Amino acid sequence: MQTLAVDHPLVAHKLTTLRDVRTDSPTFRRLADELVTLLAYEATRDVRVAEATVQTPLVPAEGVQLASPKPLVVPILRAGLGMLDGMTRLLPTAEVGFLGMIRDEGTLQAQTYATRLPDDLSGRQCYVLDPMLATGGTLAAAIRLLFDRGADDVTAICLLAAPEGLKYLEQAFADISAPIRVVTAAIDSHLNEQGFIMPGLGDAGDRLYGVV
Ligand SMILES: O=P(O)(O)OC[C@H]1O[C@H](OP(=O)(O)OP(=O)(O)O)[C@H](O)[C@@H]1O
Ligand SMILES: O=c1cc[nH]c(=O)[nH]1
Ligand SMILES: [Mg+2]
Repeated sequence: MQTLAVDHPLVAHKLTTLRDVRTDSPTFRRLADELVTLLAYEATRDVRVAEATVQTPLVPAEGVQLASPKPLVVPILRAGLGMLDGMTRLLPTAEVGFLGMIRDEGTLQAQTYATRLPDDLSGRQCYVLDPMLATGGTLAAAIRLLFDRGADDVTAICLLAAPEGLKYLEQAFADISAPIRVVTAAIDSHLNEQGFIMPGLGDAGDRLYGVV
C-alpha cells in the first residue's frame, strides 16, 4: 500500500479552516469540495490513459485520453458524498457507484446499509471517497468489496487519516498484490478513546450535513 500525505500550502490552508470549530456547514462543504479537487490531482497520477491522435487546426497531434473501462468513483455515504463533486470536476466521465456505511460508535465496527455498484469491476480502477480514515474498518470493508468484484487498482482519497487506520489497512491487504493507494491531506496524531481522529475535525458527516 502506498500512502501520500499531500504537502501543499493551499491544502494545508484549507484543511486548517476545515478543522476550525467556527467553520459553518456551508463553508465546510465548499472547502471540502476544493480540497478534494486538489487531492484528486495527486490521486489520479496513475489513472490509465491510451494513446490518441487528434487533428489540430494545423496538423495531427499525438496525445492521450482516458482508457477504457472508465474509472469508477465510489463515495462512502454519508460524509463521502461531500467529496463527489470535487472529484468529478477532474474526472467528469468517470462512472459513480455508491456505498452506504456507518460505524457503530460503541463497537467502532462498520456496517454496510447500501450498495449500488457494478457487479463486475474486472480491470477497473476505483477511487473511493471518504473524508475520515480513523480505525480503517470502514475503508477496509469498502476496498475488500471492490476487490471481491474484480477491481484491480484502488485509490482512497481522505481528508484526514490516523496512523492506526493506515496500519490497519496495511495489515488487512497484505494478501493483495494489486495497487492500493491512500491519498490524504494530512496524517494526524492518534485516535482518542471514542475512535475520533485527534486533533481531527470532529464528525465529518455532521459538519457537512448537520446532526441527524
Ligand atoms: O475508519 P473508521 O473507524 O471506520 O471511521 C471512519 C468512518 O466514520 C465516518 O462515517 P460515519 O460512520 O460517521 O457515517 P456518516 O458518514 O454517515 O457520518 C467517516 O465518514 C468514515 O466513513
Ligand atoms: O474523527 C472522526 C472519526 C470517524 N468519523 C468522523 O467523522 N470523524
Ligand atoms: Mg459521521
